[in-house]
This record gives sequence, structure tokens and C-alpha cells, in this order.
Amino acid sequence: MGKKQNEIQKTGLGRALVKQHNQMIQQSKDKSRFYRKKFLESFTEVSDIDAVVEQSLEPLPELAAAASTTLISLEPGSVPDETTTPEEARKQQKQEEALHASSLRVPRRPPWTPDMSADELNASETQAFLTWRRSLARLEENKKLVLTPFEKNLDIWRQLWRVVERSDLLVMVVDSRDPLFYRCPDLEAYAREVDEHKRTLLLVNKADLLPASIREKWAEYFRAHDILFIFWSAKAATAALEGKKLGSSWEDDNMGRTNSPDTKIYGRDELLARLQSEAEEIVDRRRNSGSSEAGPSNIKSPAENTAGSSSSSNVVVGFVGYPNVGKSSTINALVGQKRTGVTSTPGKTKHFQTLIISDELTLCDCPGLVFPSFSSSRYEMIACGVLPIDRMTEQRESVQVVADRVPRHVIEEIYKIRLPKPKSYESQSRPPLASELLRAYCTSRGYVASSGLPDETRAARQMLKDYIDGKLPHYQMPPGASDEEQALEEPAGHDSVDLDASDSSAIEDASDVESELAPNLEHVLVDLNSFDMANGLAPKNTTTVKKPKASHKHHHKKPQRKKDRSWRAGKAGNEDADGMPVARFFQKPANTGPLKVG
Ligand SMILES: Nc1nc2c(ncn2[C@@H]2O[C@H](COP(=O)(O)OP(=O)(O)OP(=O)(O)O)[C@@H](O)[C@H]2O)c(=O)[nH]1
Repeated sequence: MGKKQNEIQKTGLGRALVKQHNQMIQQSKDKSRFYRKKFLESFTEVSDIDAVVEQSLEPLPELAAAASTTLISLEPGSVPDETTTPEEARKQQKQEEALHASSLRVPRRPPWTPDMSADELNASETQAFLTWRRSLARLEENKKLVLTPFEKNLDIWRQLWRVVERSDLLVMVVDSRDPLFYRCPDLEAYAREVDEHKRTLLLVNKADLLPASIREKWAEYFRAHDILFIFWSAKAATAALEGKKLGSSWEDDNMGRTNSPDTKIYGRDELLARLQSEAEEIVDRRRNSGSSEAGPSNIKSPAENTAGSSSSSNVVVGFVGYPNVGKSSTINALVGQKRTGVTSTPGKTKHFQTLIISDELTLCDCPGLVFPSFSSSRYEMIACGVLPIDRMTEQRESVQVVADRVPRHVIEEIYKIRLPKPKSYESQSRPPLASELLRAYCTSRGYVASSGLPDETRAARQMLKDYIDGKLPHYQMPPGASDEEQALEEPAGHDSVDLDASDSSAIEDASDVESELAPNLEHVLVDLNSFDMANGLAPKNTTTVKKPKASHKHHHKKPQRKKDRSWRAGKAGNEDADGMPVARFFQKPANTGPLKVG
């Protein structure tokens, strides 16, 4: 048989068949690579240089080889010295962060001209990107620093470059509960490098989750640091558009009725007007300074060539920000109808989109991306909604962030649970331990895993979701606030926050259990004490533990909202001259007529 095959292969026909077979295999490999590249995936957790190289350097094997020899360790992490206390380690970390703050840069787009070929452009951008990756990889090797799992997909940064270049005014959307965590000062610097007249405005979203007194404090801070800012709530604006109320008294005080323009939460029309006027000022300044309003046709360098793509009568406002800060919700509220999908899973918007609000104003929405920044830990990133909860493996560490930030009595009040008090030899003001919180929560809800142990994973996911969605109130004070101020302003249950409960689908089943269990707190406490980690619930107490609800309860969740991807269907006509994917559609002024898709 083998001999026969050899004979066939020796013939011309045999060789042709083998060749054809090999070609087919090669073609199918190429095809699968093509389809893979079509999807723009966010790489935040790549610790393996091969993955980065494969994505960004596919056409440039020689660069890939160079990269894999130069980048040694990409695994973020800090290994504290065994002899240092946590406080000392934190202090050292802060000192080190201050020392290296200037190295935390967003990648710059290298100079380009329209007559460059797609390959030339790609090679130049890839080379610059790789240099940037190398510099950050060096920072990551410093064990005293923890870097955010910043975006490592060149294609996503390309989207950002485009948005920065075309915008007159750049709007950085941040979560009001910790605005500085989501602010990227180097992006502001980059925008000014691209064109000295560009300005960045901090859109402090989710301001419905922030009491007016805290907004006051942040406003002071922003003013003192010369930061242009606006408090905004996409959620409140959307509710107003739909003729609904958020359902609490704060709305009367906050929605455009506060005297101070600095602390009030802007309404939709006010925001649109303010964005337009800020952008027009920029265009005027540029015009008066004699800078060219160069469009992509006469590009010489980024600075010469990317001074906004506005014409004299139309200004462009770009929206950038971390995943999950509410860019899509904001755009939807501004456009006046659902155009971009909204979910609580970070990292869903993948391509930037252009929305023409009126003849005078165009908005540009960039995919959310994690900027390079220092972070206390990756658990903080999960709790901040930047990394998806689904990928969480260390639930206790992430829940500890929640336990540290939400006052004990607030957690008890919201979840209707009683947490074990600190032991007499412990500090009486210490926050609850994640293990205590998780066990109390599991006990009160009857969350038991198939192993018989408390289902901490389920409990942790629910708590983190509540924390991100605002059911568990929390917020950071501006740097420099005294301890007394911090104590005075600590979140107080839901006095200032009364969100539409319909948003928290998974909370529904928990609240059922809450009301049923409320009178049995003593029993819950007994259960807490008798929780045996090795064997699950002690048998004598099983009567007090509520059995998990029948599984139909969990299937009864509201259907998950899906991102509207319809805008992706169209491909840019003349806008992808530099090889970038662009989805574009035109939007008439809100509620004034049907949508024209271009
Ligand atoms: N309370 C409150 N929640 C908000 C507000 N704006 C957005 N959210 C919620 O925040 C989550 C994320 O909102 P998105 O608009 O999808 O965020 P995004 O920045 O577009 O996210 P990516 O697509 O990942 O870039 C959703 O659960 C929203 O309901 C707000 O003003 N207040």
C-alpha cells in the first residue's frame, strides 16, 4: 500500500494532488486568520507576548521576533518584601508611583501622510506601538508598582487616535464615584500635542449616585486644578427623555435646578449646548491663531493635520473613557434614542462611531479602553467595573474592596444582614472581612454550592454587581479631604440614591429572600457562628437556613439587554483611507425625524 502511494506521489498526478491538498489547508488557515482579525477584541489581560505579537504584528514577522526577545515579563504584579508591613508597602508603592508617573503615557500615533501606503502606515504604527509596549513592560517589571491591565490591542488605540484627531473638544467620561481613577491626564496632554487648541472636558457621569455635598467638594477640587468639568447623569437624562423620574427627591434638587452651575447635574439640552459652545470656542481660537483647519487631504504631521475635522460651521466632540463609565448611555441620551448598546459588562463598544446631531454638532464615540495607570490592585479594577466580574477568580479579594469602601452599617442595612462584630482585641472600626461578609450573605440567602459549602462565587458576583450598579453606595472624596470630612460624608444607605430597581435584574431574587428572612436575624447569626468551612452548614442549624429557591427562580431573570450593533453594518466610504475600520451613520437632531444611514 505504502509502496503504491509512493509510486503515485512520484507521478505528476500524485504531486499535483498533494500540492492541491496542502494549498487547501493553507487557504483555510488564512481564511480563519482573516475572520479572526475582523473582530476587534480588547486585550487587557494579555500576559503572554505571543498573543500581542500575533494580533498586532502578524504581517511583520521580523518585528515579532524582535518583540519576543525584548519583552521579558508582562505579568503585572507586586511581590511585597516579606519584612515590610502593608502600610510600608503602600507608602513605597506611592513613592514609586510618583517617581514613574511621567512614564505612564498613552501611545502616540507616529507622523503620517495620506500618500503613505497601508503597509507603510501599518509598519510605522506597529513599530511605535511596540516601543510603547516595551517602555510599559519595563515599568511592569518594577515589583513595587501595579499597573492597570491597560489596552494592548493596537487596533483599539487606532480608534482612539482617530477620535482624538477629529475632535475639537475631547470629552473624557468618568464615573463620579471615583473620577480620578478614570481620568487619564496623559490623554489630555496627547490631545494638546496633536493640536494645542484642543481641550478636554471631564464629564462626571453617574452623578445621580453622588450626594450634592460631595459634588461640591469635587467641584472645588476640579476648579483648584484647572480641570474643565460637568456633572452629568446619563441615567437621569434618559429617564427625563422617556418622561420618567428616577423616583427620589434628589431629582428636584439636582436636575438643572441647583443655583451653582458647577455642582448641578446638567440636563440633555444644556449639555449639548455647552459641548457645542466649548467646541466652537476652540475652533474660534484656532482660527484666530491662524492655524490651518487642515483636513485629511493635506496632512503633513499629526499636529499639522489633525486640528479637528470641523468645518467652520460644524464642530466635532469626541467621547473617550474607560469601559463601563457610561459613554454609550450618554450618547444614547444625547442622540435621543437608542443607538449604542448599554450593558453592565465592560468593553462592549468596539468601533468608534460618528453621530451627526445637527448641522453644527457632530459626536464621535470611541470604544472604552483601559488606560495605562497605577492601581492598588486588580481587585480594585474588578470592583470599579473595569474588568468583567465574569473573569473574576479571586472573589474574596475583590469583595474586600467593597467591604473596605462601603460602611459596615450601610451593608447591613441594604442587605438586611448582621455582620459579626470585631473581636475585643481588634480595632472596633475595622471594616468587615470579605469572608465574614460573604458568609453572612450566603447564609441569609441560602446560597450553598453543590459541595455543600457557602456559594461564595455567586454571592461575590451579586455584591460586586450591586457595588458597580450603585445599589451599595460608595464614593471617593477628593485627595486632601481630612479624615473628619471623610467620616462626615460617608455613604448613608439610600438617602441620596434611589435608583430604579428594575435595573438590577439579579437582585430581584435576593430581595425576595431579604424580606422573608428579615425577622430571623438571630438565627442567621447562629448560622454564622456555626458555619463549618470544611463541611458546610452544621446540621443542627439547617432548619434556619433557607433552601436555595427552586432553579426556576434563577431562570426568571429579565432577559439580558443586548448591545445594539446595527450601526456596525455600514463600512466607511472614504473614511478608512488610513486603513482603519470606521462605522458611520448620520443622526438627525433628536426626535425630529427618521434616521438616515450613510
Ligand atoms: N446610575 C447610573 N448608571 C449609569 C449611568 N450611565 C450609565 N450607567 C450604567 O453603567 C453601565 C455601563 O454603561 P454603558 O453606557 O454601557 O457604558 P460604556 O462606557 O458605553 O461601556 P463600554 O461599551 O464598555 O465602553 C450600565 O449598566 C448603565 O446602566 C448613570 O448616569 N447613572
